[in-house]
Amino acid sequence: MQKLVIHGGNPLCGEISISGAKNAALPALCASLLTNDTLKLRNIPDLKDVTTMMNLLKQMGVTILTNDPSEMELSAAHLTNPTAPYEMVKTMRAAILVLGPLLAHKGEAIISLPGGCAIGLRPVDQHIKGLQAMGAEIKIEHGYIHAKATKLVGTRIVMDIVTVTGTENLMMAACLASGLTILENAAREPEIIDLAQCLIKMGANIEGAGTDVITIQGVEALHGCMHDVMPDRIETGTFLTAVTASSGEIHLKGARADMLDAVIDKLQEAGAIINSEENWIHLTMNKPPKSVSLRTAPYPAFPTDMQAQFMTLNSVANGTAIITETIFENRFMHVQELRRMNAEITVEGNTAIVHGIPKLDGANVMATDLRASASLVIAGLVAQGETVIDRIYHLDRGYERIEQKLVHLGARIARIN
Ligand SMILES: CC(=O)N[C@H]1[C@@H](OP(=O)(O)OP(=O)(O)OC[C@H]2O[C@@H](n3ccc(=O)[nH]c3=O)[C@H](O)[C@@H]2O)O[C@H](CO)[C@@H](O)[C@@H]1O
Ligand SMILES: C=C(OP(=O)(O)O)C(=O)O
Repeated sequence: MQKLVIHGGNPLCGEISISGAKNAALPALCASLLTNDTLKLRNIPDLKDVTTMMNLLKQMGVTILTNDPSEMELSAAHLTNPTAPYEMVKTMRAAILVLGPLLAHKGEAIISLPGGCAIGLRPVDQHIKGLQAMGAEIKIEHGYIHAKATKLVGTRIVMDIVTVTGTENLMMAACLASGLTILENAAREPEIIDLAQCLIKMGANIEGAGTDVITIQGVEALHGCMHDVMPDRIETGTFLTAVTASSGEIHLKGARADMLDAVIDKLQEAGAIINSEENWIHLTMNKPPKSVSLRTAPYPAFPTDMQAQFMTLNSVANGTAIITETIFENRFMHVQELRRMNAEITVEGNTAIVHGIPKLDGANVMATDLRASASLVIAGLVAQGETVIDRIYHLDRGYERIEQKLVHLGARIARIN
């Protein structure tokens, strides 16, 4: 199993490019299932989850041409097998996103209940409830969702909970349903807008993406298009947080500040100087960080996918921070690993209290999920001495060439077998 070895203490300085967003690329890949034409996608990040999704689509019969890892042409014209087997979806939550498109376009889907980061129970009841409201017959047997529908029918769906992939799945399914679908209490994440833009280029009739009411007037068929996947706001936030914690200066090309307001506000509160324009962000940090309290919530509030990285920032900040996680019930697994590095964190229910200390101590730690891994990388970068991070396959699900990017910024980090 591969590990990362980090020698902490170097400030991070330099310029890197932000990759395409994992959480936008994965739904866009699934949108290929909605048409018999070719969907061309650009700015696809080279990540484990993308490879898993490509393999999943290929075994269904989707043909995928790739000249460059960041560009793909997908065609579902000869789909043979509307099944997502357990072995292929157990590591990836986004696999559930094949359900809506398969059902809407092919009338059938057999999908293993998905895995992904072990950060909570993560049921898919809202996806199922929405598709049932559109007329699908759905049974769950032996860990598989068996769904059938001759033709989905548009309807009004009020989601009980704000769900990102739930909104994406129902929005994709509704594109080919007959009549009007109204999704209420929809998620407002930028990745939903990105997917809607791709679907609209494919001929879908969607209004309101980015608000909590999305209306979709179904069409007979969708066609191919070319779509550029949006930049990864969580990768962007992770690098900005790493530099705020470790001092230095970073210029992020291809990054979008308008999608990161809540994170940028907190980094400024911690002491970072941040400038940005449409497609870059520049951050300078020349003093020890101040503690910043936060509460995660659906977009546009502070993202749960940045909570772990801010836990590390607060571990080395001046003062005490209170971090409340409201989205996932088990997303503090990085705390016990940060404590191995002497971080002073106590957890009470869904709240962590972090007393900042001047320096963490390098240690052997274990990555438990994707963003927990990122928090440990930042911890290693600011710690005294050597940190060895085990189980970094979690990191490879969501960060493209992370150690090359960090080495370019002056970090002492290497991957070992
Ligand atoms: C591939 C992808 O885009 N992953 C992101 C997506 O995950 P994902 O779409 O899985 O997260 P959701 O927005 O669905 O989950 C939000 C909350 O709703 C609950 N829930 C969700 C669906 C459902 O049917 N029933 C239910 O109870 C979940 O357990 C969780 O407590 O949004 C999360 C919240 O921003 C991010 O952390 C993930 O990075
Ligand atoms: C939780 C995440 O991923 P997933 O939903 O794919 O498990 C994440 O990207 O932080």
